[in-house]
This record gives sequence, structure tokens and C-alpha cells, in this order.
Amino acid sequence: MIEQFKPPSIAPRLTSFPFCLLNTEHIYHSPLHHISSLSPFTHHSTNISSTNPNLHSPTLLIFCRLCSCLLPLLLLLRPTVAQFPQVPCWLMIPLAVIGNPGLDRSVLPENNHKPHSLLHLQRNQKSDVMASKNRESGKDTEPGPPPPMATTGSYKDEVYFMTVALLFAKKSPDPNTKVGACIVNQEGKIVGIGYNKMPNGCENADFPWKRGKYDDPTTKHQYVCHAELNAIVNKTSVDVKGCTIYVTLFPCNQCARILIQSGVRNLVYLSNKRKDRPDTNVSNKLLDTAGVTCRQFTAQGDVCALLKSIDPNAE
Ligand SMILES: Nc1nc(=O)n([C@H]2C[C@H](O)[C@@H](COP(=O)(O)O)O2)cc1CO
Repeated sequence: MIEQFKPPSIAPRLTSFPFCLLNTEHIYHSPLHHISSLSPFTHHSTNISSTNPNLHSPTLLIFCRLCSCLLPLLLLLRPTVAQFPQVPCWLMIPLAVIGNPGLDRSVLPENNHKPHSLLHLQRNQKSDVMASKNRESGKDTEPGPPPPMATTGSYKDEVYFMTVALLFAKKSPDPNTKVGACIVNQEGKIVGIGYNKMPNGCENADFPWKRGKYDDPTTKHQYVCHAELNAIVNKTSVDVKGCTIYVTLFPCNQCARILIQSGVRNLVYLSNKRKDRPDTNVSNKLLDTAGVTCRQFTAQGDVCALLKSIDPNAE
């Protein structure tokens, strides 16, 4: 199909494109860096290079090519544009494609404000630099509640990723065991999230949630899709080869097989409460033989501190 490029009509549609992409199931469509750029209902990202194949539409490709033609002009304009926070967001897309030497992409905005302009991003970055200077000088070890931005970047990335897994575990309808999983690619971007639930289209209320023997069809075990499986099928990238999965419970042998087959290389788990069960031994044997590195997450304290820093009243 040949479609004429119409800048005025595409602009409003793209206004929200770089910063908020959601599908109908509220699963994000753009790789994320940190929990702070993620909420259950809106997902912000300054990275427009979504790996979702659905976004690689001809329209987008044509648009990107046109943007690259405008590149020299935009390079000239960039310092000027950054002075005006109200500059339309669609103009920011080519700027984001070009990249801004003043911005470190590994330091994405880590507060609740929407990064609606480059100026805003630069402000955030300045705060990050301040926070990191404070850390280096040991100031953030002083007692007392931190100022809103002081915790920015205070935690290892894995703390954010396990926190994401824990947050999504909360969405599980399983009344007994809620499990969350978060898959992260080699660039440190989240490319898949899942939690245990009944298969799509199968109403949670229509199926049993009781525990029991694994082969008993009156128990949940025959029906429920595990968090790891959902994280993989929800992936926003072409594949999850070389990725790391953060999961709140050590995988069963079935999930271990799925992880191995899909190319996940590292596993970080929170709980291994079933370590004495035979199927856990099978998981261990499979993962070990296939060369998937497994380690237990030990920074629970940091997860609690991170959550508390988001909302001091959080439990
Ligand atoms: N790694 C895992 N991922 C998961 O999503 N699950 C899910 C399947 C069930 O919904 C629940 C375990 O049930 P229970 O027998 O502990 O109440 O957790 C379980 C495991 C461990 O096998």
C-alpha cells in the first residue's frame, strides 16, 4: 500500500509516541530502563527504537528516513530548541533519533514528571549528577528522609528489575502464590514482564485456584500460566536471546525448559522455597547443563528502601 506522508496529521499521533506506549492489555511496547519510568498504566520512555516488530511499520520507516534528511537542519536548530520547553513533542522525535550529546541515555528521567522536553530531561540529568556527587561524598548516608531526587541512581539496576518483578507479581490472581518475572536484555532494557495467571481468554473465576496434586484437574496447576512463560510470550523484542530473567520464585522444570529454549542466559531469583522438591532438582540440572547462570537475589533490603523512597508510607 502506498501512503502519502502527511506531517500535520501524523504529528498529533506521534505526540505521545516516544513517551507512552501501551497496548490494550497495559503491557508496554517500548523497552524500559527503570521502575521509575514505569507505572502499571503508563510507561514512559525516551527511547523510540522500540523492538516491537509491530511498530516497524512502513509509515514509521518513511518518517524516520525523512527525519534523517532533516538531520543537518535539526543539528543547527538543536541548541535553540532546547531553550523552549513547549516545543512540540513530534519535533523531539528526530532530535531523539539524532541523539543529544548533552544527555546520557543511561540516565533516564527518574521521577514522576513526564519528560515532555529536552530542557526537562537536562534538568533531570543535572539532578542525577548532583545525586551522584552527593553519593560520592557520602552525604546520602546521613540519617533523615532523602529529598525527592536524592535516591536517584542509588540502587543497582538489578534492584529496579527485581522490584518490577515483585510489583507485577502483585497483579497475579493466584490467592496463594503470586509470582512475577521481568526479562532484561543485554542493554539493560526491560523486554518482557509476566505474572502467573490463567491463559488469555480463560476467566480467572471460571477455573480452580486451589492447590493440590499437580495432575489433579480440579487444582490450578493444570491451567495456570507461570510468570516466566508470560514474560516470554509478552516480550517486546524479537527474541530474548542472551537476556537475564528476574523472577520472584525459582522456576519449575517446565519453565526452566522454556527459558533455555528461548535463549535466556542468566537467571536471578528471589525465593527458592521449593528447593527440596524433585522438580526443582530437575530445573537445576537443566539450567546448569544448558549453561544458564543462576543466582539468588540478596538485596531485598534495597528493594524495600527503593519502594519506601517512592512512597514513604509504603509497607
Ligand atoms: N516459577 C514459578 N512461577 C510461577 O508462576 N508459579 C506459579 C504457578 C502457581 O500459580 C503458583 C504456585 O502454586 P502453589 O502451589 O505454590 O500455591 O505459582 C510457580 C513457580 C514455581 O514452580
